[in-house]
Amino acid sequence: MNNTSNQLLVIFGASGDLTARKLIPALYNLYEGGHFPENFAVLGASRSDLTDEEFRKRVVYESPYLKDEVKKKDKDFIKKFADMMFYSDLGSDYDSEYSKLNKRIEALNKEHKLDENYTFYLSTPPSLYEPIAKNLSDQGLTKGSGAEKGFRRIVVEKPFGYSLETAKELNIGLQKYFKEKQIYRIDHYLGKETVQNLMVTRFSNSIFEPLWNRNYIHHVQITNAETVGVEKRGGYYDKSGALRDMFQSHLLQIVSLIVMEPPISADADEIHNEKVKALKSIRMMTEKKDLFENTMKGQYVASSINGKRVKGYREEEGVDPESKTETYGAVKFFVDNWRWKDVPFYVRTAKRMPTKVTEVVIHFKTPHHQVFKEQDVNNKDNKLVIRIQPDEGILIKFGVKVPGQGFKVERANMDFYYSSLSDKNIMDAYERLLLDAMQGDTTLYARADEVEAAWAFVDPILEYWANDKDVPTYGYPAGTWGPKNSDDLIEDSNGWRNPGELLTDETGFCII
Ligand SMILES: NC(=O)C1=CN([C@@H]2O[C@H](COP(=O)(O)OP(=O)(O)OC[C@H]3O[C@@H](n4cnc5c(N)ncnc54)[C@H](OP(=O)(O)O)[C@@H]3O)[C@@H](O)[C@H]2O)C=CC1
Ligand SMILES: O=C1O[C@H](COP(=O)(O)O)[C@@H](O)[C@H](O)[C@H]1O
Repeated sequence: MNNTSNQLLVIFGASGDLTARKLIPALYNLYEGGHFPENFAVLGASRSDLTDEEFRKRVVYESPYLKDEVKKKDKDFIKKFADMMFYSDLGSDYDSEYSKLNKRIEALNKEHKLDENYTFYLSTPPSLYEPIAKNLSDQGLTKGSGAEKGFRRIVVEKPFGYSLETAKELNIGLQKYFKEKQIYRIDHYLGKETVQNLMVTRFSNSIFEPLWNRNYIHHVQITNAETVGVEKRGGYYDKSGALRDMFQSHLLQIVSLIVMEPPISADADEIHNEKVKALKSIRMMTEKKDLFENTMKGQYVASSINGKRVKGYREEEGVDPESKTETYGAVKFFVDNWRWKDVPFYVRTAKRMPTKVTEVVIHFKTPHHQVFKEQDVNNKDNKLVIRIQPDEGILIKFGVKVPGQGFKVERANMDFYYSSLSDKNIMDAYERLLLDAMQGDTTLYARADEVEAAWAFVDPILEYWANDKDVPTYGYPAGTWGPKNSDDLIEDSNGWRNPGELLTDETGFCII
């Protein structure tokens, strides 16, 4: 059933990279999947001077991101999609042309019977979020007549703030013009099927939740590794770094889903309430000693991968040649509540690692009495590996008897891969999130207090890394698993689980 109301999607920053690379292809997939309402239109807006036709050319007909679709699909289908795109330029200062924009919105609303439902998507530099919201409000565009007909929603891209203070300012700034229920803060990791599955794995089974606590869990590791460097975003990244770019948002969102208590229902507010409680229970580190012992930053240096020289971070375009910005960030922390007391969490994120992978590994405690002595001491704990990407799935490692005399124990794997659900097409994160915003579902968007709770934990680390001259920035050769001493952060265990090159078994997929 299609329960998306007729509406207009207004994209600010429509001439930019995100619009062409992610938003329009996501819309295309939604259209192809039959998720558009009966009446729908997209109005692109930015400073560039473009006609409707030029905009259509840019984001559909000549878009490098829709090349295959345009070639493959029948022409009428593509034309129908492209004809839903319109464009209005906003002049040079994003300030003067709002009455023109308003008139275009009214005209499109009438012509296409859009029921005065408007979703505003802000894909611009964050400094424009509040001014755009104000301009929309000045035009009377922020208040609709209801939730179904005449709704007004605003979607804002990351980064949401640069620190706790700036995130608070941004929240206050947006809330002047929109109610919290109208604000959708994108975190594209929440649009990933496997991230959503964290809650389902925990709360729809009775076999995991009884063990999901300090009595059975030894520690938790979360790894987010990318093979790419900073690409063309050196200028942005050098001011941001791994902790702001990935940890504050995506990774702490994952942490909140691992740590949270069961919500009373799947209602968006109930889930957000539990996530906020989870984030607030992470123990803040403010003392230099704690920050020194529990955090580690690194930066990739030039190396050779498969015989090809790969640049070091400081050689990247837009990066200060003496930059101390981290491309590797790892943090150990504890969660101060009944369930998680004394269980260490280790979270790391980095660019230029050997493989692209995001996974959560729950390391269970070894049984308190060891009956079978012939166990590999380095590999005797049970692990639950939740693979967020790629090869989305879940794997449990458990002990089995090696055939033959005696009781030799080895680890066996029990696994599930999303790819085995051949009839289910996994939606891309942007596709899913756009559809949710179009349908008014905020569950997979970050609430104001969630974002602030995450910044509250990250701020002291960032401040310490930026201002304390004793903080080392460890180099690691591009294409390796981070600084040589990265395992030092992890006590009492075998160090980080480094998923090596992905092995391929006969089904084509394998977590190792
Ligand atoms: N690209 C990506 O992969 C991702 C982007 N984001 C976020 O999405 C937003 C857009 O990113 P992206 O599309 O990459 O950025 P681009 O620089 O490619 O596009 C920015 C857009 O904003 C418009 N704009 C208006 N005023 C300004 C200004 N003063 N300076 C620069 N641009 C302006 C630009 O168009 P014009 O010049 O015509 O006005 C352009 O359409 C950012 O907040 C970014 O952090 C988040 C995750 C990933
Ligand atoms: O938000 C961001 O995410 C990407 C990684 O996203 P993924 O879906 O490919 O895992 C990261 O490369 C980028 O630096 C960051 O801004």
